[in-house]
Amino acid sequence: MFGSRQKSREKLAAAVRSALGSPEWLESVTVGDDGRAILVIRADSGDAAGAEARRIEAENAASRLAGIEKVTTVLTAEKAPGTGHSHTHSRTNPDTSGQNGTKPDIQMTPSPTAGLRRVTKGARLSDEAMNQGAPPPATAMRPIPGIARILVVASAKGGVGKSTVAVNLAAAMAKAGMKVGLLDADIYGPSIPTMLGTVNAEPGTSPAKKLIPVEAHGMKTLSIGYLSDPDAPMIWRGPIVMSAITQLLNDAEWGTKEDPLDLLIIDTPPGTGDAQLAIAQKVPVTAAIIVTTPQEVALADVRRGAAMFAKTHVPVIGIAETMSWFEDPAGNRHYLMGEGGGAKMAKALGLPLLAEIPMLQAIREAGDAGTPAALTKGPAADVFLKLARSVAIALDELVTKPAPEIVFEE
Ligand SMILES: Nc1ncnc2c1ncn2[C@@H]1O[C@H](COP(=O)(O)OP(=O)(O)OP(=O)(O)O)[C@@H](O)[C@H]1O
Repeated sequence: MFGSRQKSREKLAAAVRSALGSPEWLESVTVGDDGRAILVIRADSGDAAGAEARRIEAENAASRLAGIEKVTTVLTAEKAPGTGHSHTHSRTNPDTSGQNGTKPDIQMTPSPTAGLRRVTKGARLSDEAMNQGAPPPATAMRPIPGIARILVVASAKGGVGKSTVAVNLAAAMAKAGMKVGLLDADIYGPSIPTMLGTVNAEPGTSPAKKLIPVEAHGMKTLSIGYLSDPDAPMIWRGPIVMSAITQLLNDAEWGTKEDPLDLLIIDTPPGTGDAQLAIAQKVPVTAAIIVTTPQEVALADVRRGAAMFAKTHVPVIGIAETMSWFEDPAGNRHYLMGEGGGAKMAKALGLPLLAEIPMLQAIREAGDAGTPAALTKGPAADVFLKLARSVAIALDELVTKPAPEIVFEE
């Protein structure tokens, strides 16, 4: 069933490519189950009119094909000579789509990595430096109707347990009675469907042609995996990620104006590259938490993550340390990845340490089995419930007091 849908998506993508005459500037075509096509087009950044002509030509040709319901184009610019970096534009076909019925304009975004500076130990970024080239604060962005607050779960490195924290935090909040959504934006390996036991689930489409999130364990969930073909290699650059995430955020029935989600948790891809920066810049994120393991090498990365959020004015409400220790049957703790690193980093950055999550077989097993440990009974559930409480309090406090200021010094 899944295979035949995949085949028909591939066929449609090939049809789009050939309708356009397979030009070398067409970098990739992806078509979703519901007939949404994402076209990645290379264009000369110095020739806006030419780029626009390519976009119109591509959108028109694609949208004429039977089976294509909606077209989103992403313009990636060739390297501007001498600049050392490229520019990107992205746009959704105004005829068929648009956030909340509006028509987004072409956006020109400087290469997200161009302005990033490395934060070294003891360095302190001045406000002026922080604000150089920074976008307006995320809180000033237009909120998404149907979603009261958005929390980003980030990690500067892969494999530290970020998705496990995101899933269990969401599950603990849902268990506590909150209306929670979970968006899996981890492009390098969307693992949330496995952790929720929804690998074979597919989001439906409402009469208004919006995605209906998959319900699992009392949460509404969507995964970036649903928009991409797992077998077709795709270059996930910042703008492509943004197109997909924008669709998952705005073209989905998360909640209504009258009955919104209390919180949408986004599991972001690991790292602090352009994809992550694009999310922090373009999504109206309420706050972020950074997940880390205790070892020194991971902590250096936390600084980078904190610096990225500070630059984009997303308040970081705290650090969640995971794989903090292993407890043997006799009750002795073994700090396999170092001891107290998360607390040290939290102190250095002036952020709360929201949780120290031990290495527990139950956490790994529950993740593999598709039922989050937070929904079971025992120490694993307790630790995530505590984390959920701390996060809920920190989010509430954001309304009444300013976010903690991040200072990069030891
Ligand atoms: N506290 C924990 N105790 C035991 N196992 C854990 C714990 N946290 C995570 N794991 C296990 O470690 C593995 C990696 O976790 P997870 O997928 O959450 O990491 P990630 O940072 O999201 O990875 P990626 O970078 O691939 O997205 C999983 O098998 C998960 O079950």
